Amino acid sequence: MTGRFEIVDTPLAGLKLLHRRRMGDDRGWLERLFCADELASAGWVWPIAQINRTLTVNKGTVRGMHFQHPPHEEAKLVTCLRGEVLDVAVDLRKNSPTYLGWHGEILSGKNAASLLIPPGFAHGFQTLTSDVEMFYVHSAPYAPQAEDGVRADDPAIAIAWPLEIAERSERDRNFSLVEEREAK
Ligand SMILES: Cc1cn([C@H]2C[C@H](O)[C@@H](COP(=O)(O)OP(=O)(O)O[C@H]3O[C@H](C)C(=O)[C@H](O)[C@H]3O)O2)c(=O)[nH]c1=O
Repeated sequence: MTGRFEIVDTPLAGLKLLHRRRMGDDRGWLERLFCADELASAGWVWPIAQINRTLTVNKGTVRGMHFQHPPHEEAKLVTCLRGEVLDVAVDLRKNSPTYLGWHGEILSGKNAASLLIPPGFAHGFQTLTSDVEMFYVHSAPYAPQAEDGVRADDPAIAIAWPLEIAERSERDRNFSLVEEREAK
């Protein structure tokens, strides 16, 4: 690992796991959460459009699985600042050999890992602790009119959440199933 990130492929093409190298000394450490030069080799070729932070209070909560339709599709760099989550990306690229495949990684305030999610994926996570803070770098602005999602409990995707889904937003509970969409 030469730079500040070790970039690791996942079974879903384009989805990358990043390990951040912390520069430590007696006071503590400094880590780089984003680096345009280094992350270009991980496929981040966009400007940063927005940065979001979320607090999720209860363990077992699921946020997701969200995406924005073209032309507002976005890449996301997702980092956990506090607590621990299973962070999941779902391949929604119709022509992908891993279409509807999912991949999850444990992100935590301690493990210096981030997930780089290219356009074409839905994203979500389940909190594995209480008081989870997540930090998102977005390559495109929030476009509510283009927002959509797939159900975190869709049997066609079959995400193996570690815990029972304890809490979801009304919107997340009511996304249509892939089967329903594809029947239209
Ligand atoms: C996504 C977003 C939302 N908002 C507003 C809209 C609502 O008033 C409020 C909460 O939005 P929402 O319930 O969509 O938040 P999440 O459920 O955490 O959505 C996020 O969670 C999943 C895991 C993601 O990957 C996306 O980053 C994002 O969709 O923030 C904004 O102002 N800007 C934004 O970029």
